[in-house]
Amino acid sequence: MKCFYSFDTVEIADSTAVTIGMFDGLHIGHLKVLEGCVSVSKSKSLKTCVITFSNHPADHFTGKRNELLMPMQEKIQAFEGLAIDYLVILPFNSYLVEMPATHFIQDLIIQKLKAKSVVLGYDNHFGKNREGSISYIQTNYASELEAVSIDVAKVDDIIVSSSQIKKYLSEGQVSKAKEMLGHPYAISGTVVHGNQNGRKIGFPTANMSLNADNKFIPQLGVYLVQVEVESGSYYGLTNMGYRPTLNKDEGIHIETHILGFDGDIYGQPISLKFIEKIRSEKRFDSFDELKNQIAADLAWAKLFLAQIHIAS
Ligand SMILES: Cc1cc2nc3c(=O)[nH]c(=O)nc-3n(C[C@H](O)[C@H](O)[C@H](O)COP(=O)(O)O)c2cc1C
Ligand SMILES: Nc1ncnc2c1ncn2[C@@H]1O[C@H](COP(=O)(O)OP(=O)(O)O)[C@@H](O)[C@H]1O
Repeated sequence: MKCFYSFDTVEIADSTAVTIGMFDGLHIGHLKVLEGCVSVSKSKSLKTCVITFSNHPADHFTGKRNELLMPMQEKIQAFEGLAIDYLVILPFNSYLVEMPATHFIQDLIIQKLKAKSVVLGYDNHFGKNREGSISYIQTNYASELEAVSIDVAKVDDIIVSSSQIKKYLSEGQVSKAKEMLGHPYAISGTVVHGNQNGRKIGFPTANMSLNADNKFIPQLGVYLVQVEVESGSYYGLTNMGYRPTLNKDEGIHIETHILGFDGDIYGQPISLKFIEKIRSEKRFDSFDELKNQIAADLAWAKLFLAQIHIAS
């Protein structure tokens, strides 16, 4: 997959099928569109080209940096696993917002990207005043550009969308988010040093520094997770929060006790896949009470995992 970070640097020799979108999270609706585009490419012997954005379109309108389910590097990695030939990554800025749809289609999609076909999600619009759409292409460019629309994806009658997934995550409903994503929500980072209290209470925790500062974080609290570290995959108990028991104002910590693991992993990459929320964070009067609560969390997690394994 070849990445271009502006239209000026694009060099494409073959004809393409193009799709456009933010694709934040690469959920099952996004995959339907991308698979649709790949299948059009295959049937017409075209290359597949995706136009996406490096920042959330809402940034432009709200003036703040919105958090993403998949910050840019993570999204590029996820696209690598799909059969995409070209990825054009553009900043969503006023230049793009002000560009008339006709200019976008004629100069960029047809001329630069050599598109013969455009595949769009059911509600996708682009260009100034959201004028560009499937029907706009069909009306104005029918002779040179095919426009293919992909049906809406739903789960339990609810339209799959990045904002619905964020809503579920912000409510701690990580298994609902997983149904729409098609995979568990994950965060990744590096193991950093903490206050070395964890091992004293019998629950060492790998403290995590996130890879991206604009990564969307689920509701704070204690979760059962799947942990990936260099030595393999484990289950874990993650606490995300302010650790009120410690009475220190250190901001949010993300720390994981890895089940059945013993080793030094400071400085290593770590990633967490959220399986289920266990409870909210609480303030305890002593470390002993906290320790008892974590032991109860562990018992709950073991029972939950046993039930999943019986069911599967
Ligand atoms: C499963 C789990 C649940 C936790 N729950 C709480 C909690 O409810 N309240 C709290 O103040 N700290 C909670 N903690 C955080 C502990 O206070 C923290 O792990 C401990 O102080 C060790 O910190 P350290 O890694 O910086 O040494 C939890 C930690 C784990 C692993
Ligand atoms: N089961 C485990 N889960 C998490 N970390 C572990 C485990 N066993 C050993 N470790 C190591 O111990 C460290 C955590 O110990 P802890 O006393 O909580 O120290 P810190 O406060 O520096 O995180 C981890 O960063 C990791 O290197």
